[in-house]
Amino acid sequence: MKVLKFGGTSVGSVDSIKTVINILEENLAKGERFAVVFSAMGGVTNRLIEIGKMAASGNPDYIEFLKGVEERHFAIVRGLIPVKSQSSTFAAVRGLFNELEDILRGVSWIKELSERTLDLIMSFGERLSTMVITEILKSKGIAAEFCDARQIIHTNATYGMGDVNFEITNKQILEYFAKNAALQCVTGFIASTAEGVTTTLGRGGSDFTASILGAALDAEAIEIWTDVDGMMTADPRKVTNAFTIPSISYAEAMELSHFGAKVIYPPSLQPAFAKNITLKVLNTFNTDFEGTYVQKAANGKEYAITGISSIDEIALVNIQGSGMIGVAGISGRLFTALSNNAISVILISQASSEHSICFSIDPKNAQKASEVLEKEFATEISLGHIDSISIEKNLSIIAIVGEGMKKSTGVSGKLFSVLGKNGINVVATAQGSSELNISVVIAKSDLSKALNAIHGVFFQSETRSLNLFIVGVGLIGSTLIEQVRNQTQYLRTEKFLNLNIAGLSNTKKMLLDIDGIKPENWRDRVMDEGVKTNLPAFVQRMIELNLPNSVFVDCTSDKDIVQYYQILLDASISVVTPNKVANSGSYSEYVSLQRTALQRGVKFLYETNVGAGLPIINTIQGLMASGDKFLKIEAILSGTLSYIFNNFSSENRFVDVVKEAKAKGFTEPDPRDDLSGADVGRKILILAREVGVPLEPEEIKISQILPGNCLNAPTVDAFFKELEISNNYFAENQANAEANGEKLRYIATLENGKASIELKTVDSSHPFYNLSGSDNIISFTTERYKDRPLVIKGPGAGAEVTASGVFADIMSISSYLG
Ligand SMILES: NC(=O)C1=CN([C@@H]2O[C@H](COP(=O)(O)OP(=O)(O)OC[C@H]3O[C@@H](n4cnc5c(N)ncnc54)[C@H](OP(=O)(O)O)[C@@H]3O)[C@@H](O)[C@H]2O)C=CC1
Ligand SMILES: N[C@@H](CC=O)C(=O)O
Ligand code: NA
Repeated sequence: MKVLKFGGTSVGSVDSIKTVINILEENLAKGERFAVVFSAMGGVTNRLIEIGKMAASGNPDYIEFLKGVEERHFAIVRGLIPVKSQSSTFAAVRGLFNELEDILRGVSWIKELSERTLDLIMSFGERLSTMVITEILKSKGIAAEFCDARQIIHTNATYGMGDVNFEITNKQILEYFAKNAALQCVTGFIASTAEGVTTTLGRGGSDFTASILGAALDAEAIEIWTDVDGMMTADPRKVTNAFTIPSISYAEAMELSHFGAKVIYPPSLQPAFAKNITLKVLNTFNTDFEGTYVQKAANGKEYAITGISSIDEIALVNIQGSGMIGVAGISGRLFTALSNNAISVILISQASSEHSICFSIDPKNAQKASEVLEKEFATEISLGHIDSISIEKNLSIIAIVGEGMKKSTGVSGKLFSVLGKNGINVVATAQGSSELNISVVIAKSDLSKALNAIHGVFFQSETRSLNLFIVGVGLIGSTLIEQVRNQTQYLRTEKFLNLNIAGLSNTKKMLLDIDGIKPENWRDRVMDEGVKTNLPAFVQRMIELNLPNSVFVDCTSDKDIVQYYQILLDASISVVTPNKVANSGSYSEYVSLQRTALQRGVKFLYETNVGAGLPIINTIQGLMASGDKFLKIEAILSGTLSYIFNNFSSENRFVDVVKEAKAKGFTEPDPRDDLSGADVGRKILILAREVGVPLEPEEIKISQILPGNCLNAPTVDAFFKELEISNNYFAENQANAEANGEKLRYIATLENGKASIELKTVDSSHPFYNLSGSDNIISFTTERYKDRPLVIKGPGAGAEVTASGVFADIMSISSYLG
């Protein structure tokens, strides 16, 4: 024996009822014995309540509304019963509506709608839907019978939520089913008192009916047919990656439902749980879906938690004072006072210091709670033993739920860590010793971000998203987007990572789209949908969106953009950049960015500031963290100059080689930044700071290789013209070096706290002699690498290697966020 229950949406239209009939026919074909419970057609119960209230308030429009409800039922009869058999069902529907009209007329006369009368009015919803569907089944030759649950389920006279008398009810159900072998179509939600007065079963009513029947009949299973794919890991309207839970325990279902998982209302299923009956939550509109199984013990757990739920709006009450420490009875009085005033408490937390107790309640009870407590503790407050009672609003609760967290370590660590990394402040927290639920109270404005971040971190094998906001889509930015495009599939399938480009900007246009800008068509979209660039607005919007796992990627060389780093890091948004400006400004600014990132638990990454994708900054940071001391750094840090001095010869003109370097993407947007030594200056300055030498930009000694006319040219084009003129100047230097079998190298040195950059000639015995292409070479002499320095060498400029360095920084944030 099974019990099936179909909810309001399942019986809400001709098409959905057709599907329901198919499901029933399939069950019959299998020869299964079962009973079926129906809710009222979707929306009908609420409509009946509204109609009742209208009648009671003397609003005659209720008659029209009632006609509408009647018409919905007629439409089902017309749509699903053959014409020749329709008349008796029409008559039966009409009969019920006549009865209902009489009741409503009475309500409108006496202008009063008691709970008892309302129960009677509501009962028509289930009576109508169940009667009509029974007739449809009969018209198809199925031996179905209408069963008015009021005959078998008895409650006390608490209207709106009758208390079931299980002793009588169970007996009546057994007797009834022993006598009636046909398929029983049972009205959900309704019952009656022993005297035959109609009552209803309260929240989750039709599920309760199914559960009562299932338990009484010792059903092997109860199937709850809804309009969604079972119970989900989180509310899919709030968490984009929420997915169906295949198996869940009764206890977990209870915990999740308390926090608003609306698919089923487990407390109403208690009778079935008590008898260990398996519950299946199925989808009428997706019969291929296998369902969520709710059982005493859930089957094999893949994740540490089973689901996440939340209450959007709560108020947190805090009561504290030195007079509470070690005094017995305070919490007893506190909660008794609340209970006497029907204020339900959602979460309680008290630290072992006993100095304060905080608890959360529905905000609509906040004022009352404050008054009640001020009265209860008036004496303690007047004596200063208890400080005044504070109430904080605009808060939400998130609860992670799962039997898997029992006695398993790291679950709460993971929860608090992901909240911290996303800059979400935890206002209060509670975990019961059942270890089934950890609840946190956070700002309401962080709710969506927190839910998505927590979901991402606990359901790892489901794809997580990193939200990228890229400013600067020139050479490096566009190459990065191309690399993201090429890696999308790999990252999804191998790393379960979705890199979501949520914002793009150049100097002209910007576009933000939380659903993502595809790397395949970003240019067209920015062009077509982008608005005029407004960087403050871009940053402001990023902060307002408050998306989890947000990363700001600055691929410009703009000096002014740096002012936003601090704001972004403060808003717990990580920053990744190849732009050297921020780290080569004042030392105090450099320190401040580092500190803010550390304090906020976010990342500020800039590996490509020196040597493009070569692992230079990471190597230094690793050595510093492990206690090594830097004695000397000697390096060629300009890919551009390397390329130039490797290719410039008596056969190649200097200006042409510079143009080649620019075309190959090695130079800064303005190549004079390279040739003037400014770029190398910034890099050695950054290296100095990384190894703990707090230099300011003006302390770097740069020997100039560019003649003044080139340096001062007003534009890049004008600069190239001046370079043509000065060709001989470079040719001479080069010829002299060549004649001596030497090479020109622009070498940066940091030693004894001093940094300098000089154009030097090196012979073949020097380690920097053999360089090719755009190679950088960095030699670190440290306490540990004293006799033989640590050397890093390789291409230190160019679009691909730089973009991939930026990409690697982004990936390291994704690992950090877990
Ligand atoms: N090339 C290399 O090998 C390396 C480069 N880098 C660094 O990478 C960064 C980018 O270099 P690269 O790609 O060559 O430069 P590009 O000049 O090719 O691109 C810069 C981009 O930034 C945009 N931009 C500039 N200012 C703003 C602003 N205020 N708001 C919005 N967008 C802006 C530009 O917009 P628009 O197109 O409208 O002008 C352009 O899209 C530089 O900081 C450079 O130092 C670091 C290591 C190696
Ligand atoms: N223009 C720079 C690019 C890397 O920072 C260089 O040439 O090294
Ligand atoms: Na690097």
